[in-house]
Amino acid sequence: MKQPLGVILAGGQATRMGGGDKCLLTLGGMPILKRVLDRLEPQTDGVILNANGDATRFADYNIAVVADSITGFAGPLSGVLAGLDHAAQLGHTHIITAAADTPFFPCDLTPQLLLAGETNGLALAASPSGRQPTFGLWPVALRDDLRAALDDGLRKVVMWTQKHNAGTAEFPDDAAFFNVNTPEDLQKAETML
Ligand SMILES: Nc1nc2c(ncn2[C@@H]2O[C@H](COP(=O)(O)OP(=O)(O)OP(=O)(O)O)[C@@H](O)[C@H]2O)c(=O)[nH]1
Repeated sequence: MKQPLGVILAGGQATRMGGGDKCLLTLGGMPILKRVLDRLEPQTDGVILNANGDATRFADYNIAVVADSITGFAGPLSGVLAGLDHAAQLGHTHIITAAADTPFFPCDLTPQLLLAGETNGLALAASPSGRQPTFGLWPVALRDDLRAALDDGLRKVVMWTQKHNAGTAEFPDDAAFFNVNTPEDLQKAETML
């Protein structure tokens, strides 16, 4: 059986950053996307990027880019679905997602999610402050259910994962999930390096 495909979620609108791609901002002299890619690649069997709009802006990264199929910015679940559809074409049974704006996520994300998802192949990461809905293990087998839920208007990640009894992978450190949403967050991330 193939190991999970890694899917970096970068399909949002970055309104709090003033638009554009948060992941192409530089942190410590390196684009955040490169940091996320370097962290996810050793943990997965290949990595793709979920992003919307013209994909040529990611040409330097030599990575397949998949856009949302649900129109109108339906939130991270829309990126999960795009990742699952691509994973199905490649013959993977699962994907692991990581948000493109979260440069310090755990290096043991995949093994902990696989452990937490042993029962039904679905798990979310969590830290002391709560669930981390963009860091998860997702089974390709549920993609039609997810598509139907999105078509019905569901947007909240946890509502869907709870319905399917997702496991939880507990991580001890909130800082690992620090995400860069605003210019101030970017400054803070510089101090965290
Ligand atoms: N594919 C996809 N991903 C999304 C969408 N909205 C948010 N995301 C992703 O979900 C994660 C968390 O997103 P947020 O920080 O809540 O939203 P954002 O668009 O990045 O930023 P804000 O507009 O400032 O809230 C990021 O990895 C986003 O790229 C969407 O409509 N489609």
